[in-house]
Amino acid sequence: MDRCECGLFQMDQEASETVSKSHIPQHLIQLDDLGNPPSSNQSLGLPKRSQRPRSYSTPTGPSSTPLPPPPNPYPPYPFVDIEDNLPQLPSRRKLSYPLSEPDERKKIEASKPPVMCESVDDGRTDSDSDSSSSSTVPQHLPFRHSSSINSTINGIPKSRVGCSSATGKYVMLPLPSSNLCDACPNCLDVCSSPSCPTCSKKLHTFYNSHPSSLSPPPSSLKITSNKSTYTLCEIRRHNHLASCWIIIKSRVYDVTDFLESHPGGVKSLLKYGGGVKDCEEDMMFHSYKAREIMERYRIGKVGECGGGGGEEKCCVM
Ligand code: HEM
Repeated sequence: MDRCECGLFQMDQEASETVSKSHIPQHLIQLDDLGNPPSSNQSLGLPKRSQRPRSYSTPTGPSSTPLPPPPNPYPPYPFVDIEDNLPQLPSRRKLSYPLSEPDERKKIEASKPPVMCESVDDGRTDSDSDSSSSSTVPQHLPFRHSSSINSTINGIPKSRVGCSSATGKYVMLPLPSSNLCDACPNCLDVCSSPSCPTCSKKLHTFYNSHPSSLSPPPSSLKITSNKSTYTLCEIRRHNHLASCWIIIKSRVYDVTDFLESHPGGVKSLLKYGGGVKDCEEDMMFHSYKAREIMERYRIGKVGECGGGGGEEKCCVM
């Protein structure tokens, strides 16, 4: 390897012989009368591109040093990626329609007595809150434990496992803050603490004025009713394996029981759990049969929060 006279290029013997006679180093380039550099390689006396030996090495020096990646302007996603810990979940299933017909399903639901909740698994460990087992939520209100609520995957409660809509990976949902009530005061959203006095009072007031709302919907993590309108603040809490609600065309679907039967996989539903996006577009490519199945899971529609203000008036979303 010879170093070029200008010091910028290194070239092998053959190349240097080809070029050295005609090559004019960069610092000696003659400008024309107008002060412009010669326009082509030919005018510099360099061989045509196709004739140039392939063994030119690339320029070396400070300009070719790779720049460090720019700093990430966004704070880290609050969820913890637990993808590797959850091997048992089916990523995709053979297309089958394992569900019972709607009437049959209703019969099964009706045959189950409403369960009075003693303790609701809100995903916290004992050390987070001692009060979670002594619920002060009105005991006359109907609760229903979905069969999956207390179950775990690799020791992780299903109510802690969600899916990041950004990466499509299973994530560990953040623990709710133990003392603070984060419920939206403008709607029927309740916080994840079953002993929260503010939320208990709110629910009391609601159920006293809406006695017809006392029978529970198909599956839910916490106190819910058969009321048909849910605000985004309420829906956002149903974003995990133990309770997954999605929004399609401003209607709310509780797909918890369908998650593991979904031919498109658990994740494709779970990542839209909590109503992070209206899935209307995603339903377009589904068959008529799929849309029929979908209707079995409808529990209501999206309502406005905060007395008619919609999403933008909601203090939480
Ligand atoms: C309640 C809502 C839903 C139901 C009942 C449902 C049901 C089904 C069914 C039955 C299939 C098999 C193909 C077909 O018959 O069209 C399917 C496929 C699929 N679904 Fe869903 N789906 C729902 C929501 C969603 C959503 C929100 C997504 C979001 C991305 C999604 C993603 C997929 C994908 C990717 C497939 C393709 C699987 C394949 O072709 O191999 N589904 N779904």
